[in-house]
Amino acid sequence: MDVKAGQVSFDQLISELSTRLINSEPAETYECIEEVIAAIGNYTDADRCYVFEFDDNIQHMTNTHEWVRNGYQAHIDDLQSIALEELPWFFKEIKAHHKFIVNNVEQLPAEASAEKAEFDREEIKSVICVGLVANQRLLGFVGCDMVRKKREWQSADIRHLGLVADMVANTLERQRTYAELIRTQRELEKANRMLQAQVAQDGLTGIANRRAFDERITNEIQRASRHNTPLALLIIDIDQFKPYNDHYGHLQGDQALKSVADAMFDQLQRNTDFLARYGGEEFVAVISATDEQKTKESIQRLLDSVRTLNIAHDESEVAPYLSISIGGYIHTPDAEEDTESLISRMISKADSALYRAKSDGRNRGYLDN
Ligand SMILES: Nc1nc2c(ncn2[C@@H]2O[C@H](COP(=O)(O)OP(=O)(O)OP(=O)(O)O)[C@@H](O)[C@H]2O)c(=O)[nH]1
Repeated sequence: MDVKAGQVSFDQLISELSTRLINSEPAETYECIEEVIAAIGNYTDADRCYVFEFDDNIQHMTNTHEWVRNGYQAHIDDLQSIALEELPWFFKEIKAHHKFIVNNVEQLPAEASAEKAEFDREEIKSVICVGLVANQRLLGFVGCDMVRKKREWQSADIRHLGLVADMVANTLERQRTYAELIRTQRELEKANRMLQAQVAQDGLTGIANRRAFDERITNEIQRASRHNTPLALLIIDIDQFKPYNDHYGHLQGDQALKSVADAMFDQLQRNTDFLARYGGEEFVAVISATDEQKTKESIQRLLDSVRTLNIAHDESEVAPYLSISIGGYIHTPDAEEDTESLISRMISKADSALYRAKSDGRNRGYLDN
C-alpha cells in the first residue's frame, strides 16, 4: 500500500470508528473504545495498544483498556493505579509534551531507569504514547508497544495515534459530563423528594398538613367509591385551648399541640388511617375501610390517648387535664358523587357533630351518618 492510499484508508477507519463512538450509548462506550484500540493495534501492526486514565491531579494512572496481539502477554491487571513516584520520568514527559516516543528502549537516558525496568518487565522494545486532552485537561493517554521488534516511529504513526487520542479524549469527556449530569440529576431528585415531604408536612407537629389532607381525602373517596366501602372523616379540636395558651403561654401551648398530635398519631397506625393538622388547634383524621362500630372505637381511642397524656389544664371548665372533642361523619361514596362537593359535605357534617360535642360539654366525640 503506498503512503497516500494508507492514509486514506486509515482516515476512513478513524471516521467509521468515530461515528460509532459518537452514536454509542454511555453504557456501550467502554466496549466501543476496546474496539477502537483493537482496530488501531491491528492497523498499525503494534503488539499492544491501550488507554490509560490519570486521576484528577495526575498523581496516578490506570490502564483502563488494552488490546494485545494474539500470543502476547496482557498487562492491564498489573497496571492499575501506578503512582507518579513509580515512573517519574514518564509522568514528567507526558505532562510536558503530551507525547512520549521511544524508538529503542535500550537508549533511554539514565534518569529513566524506573521506566527502563518497567519496559523490560513488559518486554517492550519501542513505545509511543499520545496524551488524551479535552478542554485543555490531560485525561490520560493512548499508546502502542512493540514487543516483537524495535520500531522507528514515523510522523504518520504519531498523526494516527493523535487522531485516535482526540477521539477517545472527547468520548471520555462526554462520559464524564454524562456521569456528572446523572449525579446532579440524582441530587436534584433527592432534594425534590425532601421538598415534597416538607410541602406535605406540618412544621410544628411533624404530621401531615392540610395540603396533604386534601390530596389524601380525594384519593380515599375515589378508592372507597370503587370498593363501595364506608369512609370516616373526623374533625378533632382541642378544648379550651385559648385559656390554656393564656395561662401557660404560647410556647407551652405549642408543646401541648405537639404532644396531642403525637399521641393521636400513635393511635392511628393502620395504613388505612390518616391524621393531619387542619389548622390552629384543629386536626382531621381519615379512616378508610371502616364501619360505624370501628369508627366509634377509633374515636374513643383518640379521646383516651389525649386523656392519658394528662397535660394539666387548671383553667379548663371541662376537666383538670387537656382534652379534645371530636365530630365525625361516616359515608359510603357513590361513583356518581362529585368528589369536591362530597369533601365539603363531609367536612360540614363532621363539623356540626363537633359543634354538638362541644355544646354537650366537650371531651367527647359524636358521629353522624
Ligand atoms: N400555642 C399555639 N396556639 C395556637 C396555635 N394555633 C392556634 N392556637 C390557639 O388556639 C386557640 C383556639 O381558641 P378558640 O378557637 O377560642 O377555642 P378554645 O379556646 O380551644 O375553645 P373551644 O374550642 O370552644 O373549646 C387560640 O387561642 C389560638 O391562638 C398554635 O400553633 N400554637
